[in-house]
Amino acid sequence: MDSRLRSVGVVLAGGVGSRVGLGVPKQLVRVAGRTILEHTIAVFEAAPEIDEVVVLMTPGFAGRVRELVERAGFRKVTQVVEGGASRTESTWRALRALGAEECDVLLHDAVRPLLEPRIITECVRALRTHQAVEVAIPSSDTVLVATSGAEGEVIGEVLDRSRLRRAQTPQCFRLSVIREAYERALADPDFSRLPATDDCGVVLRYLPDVPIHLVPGSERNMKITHPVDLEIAERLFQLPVAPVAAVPGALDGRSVVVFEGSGAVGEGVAELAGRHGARVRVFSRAGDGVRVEDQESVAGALALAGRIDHVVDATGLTPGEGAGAAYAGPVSVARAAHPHLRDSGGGLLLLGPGPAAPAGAVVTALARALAAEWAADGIRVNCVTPGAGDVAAGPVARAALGLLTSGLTGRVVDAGLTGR
Ligand SMILES: Nc1ccn([C@@H]2O[C@H](COP(=O)(O)OP(=O)(O)OP(=O)(O)O)[C@@H](O)[C@H]2O)c(=O)n1
Ligand SMILES: C[C@](O)(CO)[C@H](O)COP(=O)(O)O
Repeated sequence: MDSRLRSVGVVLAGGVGSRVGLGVPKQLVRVAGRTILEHTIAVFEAAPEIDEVVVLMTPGFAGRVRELVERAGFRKVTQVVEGGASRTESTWRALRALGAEECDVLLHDAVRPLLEPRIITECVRALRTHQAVEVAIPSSDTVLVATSGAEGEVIGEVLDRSRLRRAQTPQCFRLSVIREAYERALADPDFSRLPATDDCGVVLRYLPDVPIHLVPGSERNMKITHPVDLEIAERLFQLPVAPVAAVPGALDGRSVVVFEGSGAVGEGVAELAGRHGARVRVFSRAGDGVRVEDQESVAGALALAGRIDHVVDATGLTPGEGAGAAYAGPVSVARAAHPHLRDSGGGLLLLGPGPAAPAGAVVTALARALAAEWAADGIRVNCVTPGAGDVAAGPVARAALGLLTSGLTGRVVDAGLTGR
């Protein structure tokens, strides 16, 4: 029996985004084809360690978030609660919404949509032996303490950089611990005068005997705070990422169609998807005479498959001869698959040689462009590349399965990367 505590991801999205300065909370701005909030929820939704997700949303916008959750099919989201006037008030509302039963809580800024699955895994693991866990990275800047001088600010102190860390989220706690810290904070009249800027600060101040364990964060896990951060995040989403682990049960009863190239990768994806509970149909030029570069031929094959939840095109990795062969297949498969995937709210997965090869650059760009365009139809589009070196069927197939079972979209996964 699994005796571990339930793990709840709390997505703090109760702010208004005054520093970004748009007429809408910044977490509702679209980056890489999807709202920032959807990207963030999708990371928790896809994490096998997370059982439940609670979203704290800016007052007046909770209805929009419920619609967005419904449309995206986020099954782990159990509550969308209105946030408070400050980040700590939103956290407190989340803690009250979680009820009395003990659990592990991962409090995460909605505006850190590039959170890597590896960090969630390490946080949940750390919570087995620690009651409080913080994600942090070393500071690459020298940090000063400014003081007021006669003619403006002057340096009061230069801090020892080797000991400095920049706090990120998630910040993770046993529920009873963070709740007790907040109860003490709220009973302290000085707390509202000198509020904490994060949740670990509340624990450190009011439960100083509880050690806060540090887990390495990452530079990618940036916080979208200022207008320029929207541009940086858009570009970071374009970089290949490490594979995500397959979510058990996510393909149960789902229908997956694979267009197989001449290599072993398509077979590998089909085999793994089948082992994970999917009904799999494979089409190939050699076996069925399906020519992927011909949209009519692909459409004919798809018409035989009934309801389709996922379409995988593995032919981009083993294209035929001639200019354009590497992307003619993905383009016609995408066109023919669109109506099926719109009906099912499913996903398209393109396998391609990666951005270093000219044809691969086209396939990855196609995946990203379609992810942005088809988000409105509820269709997810991702891409797997083998990374540098030769095509190794096993890692590519495992990376494909991870994406198929995730709620992610617009991702280019490099099967050769690790999470660090
Ligand atoms: N009352 C608040 C304020 C902030 N947050 C959340 O805390 C995270 C980090 O806060 P920040 O970047 O400061 O967001 P905003 O408060 O929206 O930004 P600003 O300070 O520029 O208004 C964000 O995901 C934000 O939505 C929250 O849940 N409730
Ligand atoms: C929690 C936090 O992201 C850690 O770096 C940060 O303190 C939030 O600050 P904000 O001013 O609410 O963005």
